[in-house]
Amino acid sequence: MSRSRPVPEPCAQDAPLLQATGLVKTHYGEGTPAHAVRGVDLAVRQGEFVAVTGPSGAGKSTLLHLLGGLQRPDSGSLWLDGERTDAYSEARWAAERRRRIGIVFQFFNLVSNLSVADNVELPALLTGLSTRKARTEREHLFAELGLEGKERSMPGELSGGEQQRVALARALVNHPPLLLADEPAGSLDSRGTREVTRLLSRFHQRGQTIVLVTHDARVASAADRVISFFDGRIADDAALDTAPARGTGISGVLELKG
Ligand SMILES: Nc1ncnc2c1ncn2[C@@H]1O[C@H](COP(=O)(O)OP(=O)(O)OP(=O)(O)O)[C@@H](O)[C@H]1O
Repeated sequence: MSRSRPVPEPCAQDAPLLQATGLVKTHYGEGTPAHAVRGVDLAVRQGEFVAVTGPSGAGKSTLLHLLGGLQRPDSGSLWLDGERTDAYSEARWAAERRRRIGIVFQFFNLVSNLSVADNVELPALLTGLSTRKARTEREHLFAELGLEGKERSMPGELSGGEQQRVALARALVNHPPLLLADEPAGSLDSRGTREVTRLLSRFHQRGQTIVLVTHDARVASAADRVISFFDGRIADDAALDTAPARGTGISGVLELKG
């Protein structure tokens, strides 16, 4: 039986940062259709750190792709900050992602023929920041993420952990309200996993809303809410009692416990 939280009707005032109702997505490949997401209701409030866990093939990545507009649902709706996204064009989604949704992937997805500094500054320039401001933003993030001195490196010259930190900087350079991460430590060793988990926790403590997909319990333990995903559905949705309520994430914890 599904134990997902009841999702209130979206309304513009006091709307969750992200809200999904009845999301369904089936992949039609060569063989049998894969019913990856079979009806998901979900609300994520500002400041929450949500980990989506579950077995391989459960549909976690598909769900994350739906939440970021990288894939379209077959049915169901998605609201960003109270605004319905159903009618967004691809161009509109791309613009919204640049401004409002940072995304980190398992394999970094950096542009291999651009320096790591350019990888991070490019999305800032695309939102209209001046060259100087984009550079300043990038410099702050590089200092924060321990990437100083790596500016001119090409992605392929960095370790996996360093590349993921660059990807994190790129995702955050426009200060998006929402950060989505798909197995951010999935291709990292233990040290890289600890590092990226610590950084995500740090950004969350400052109020960053995060939704990540992971099969790694070490990464999930940094979240203050864990959703167990099974066979395309939310099987469980719970605040972690052991996690201290941090930043604005406390609202999500109190909401569940109250
Ligand atoms: N582009 C695609 N075309 C066809 N089938 C797909 C596609 N993407 C995912 N699937 C299928 O949809 C189902 C859910 O896949 P998804 O990657 O969302 O699960 P997951 O829980 O993220 O798995 P993993 O942890 O292994 O990444 C699987 O059966 C998968 O094979």
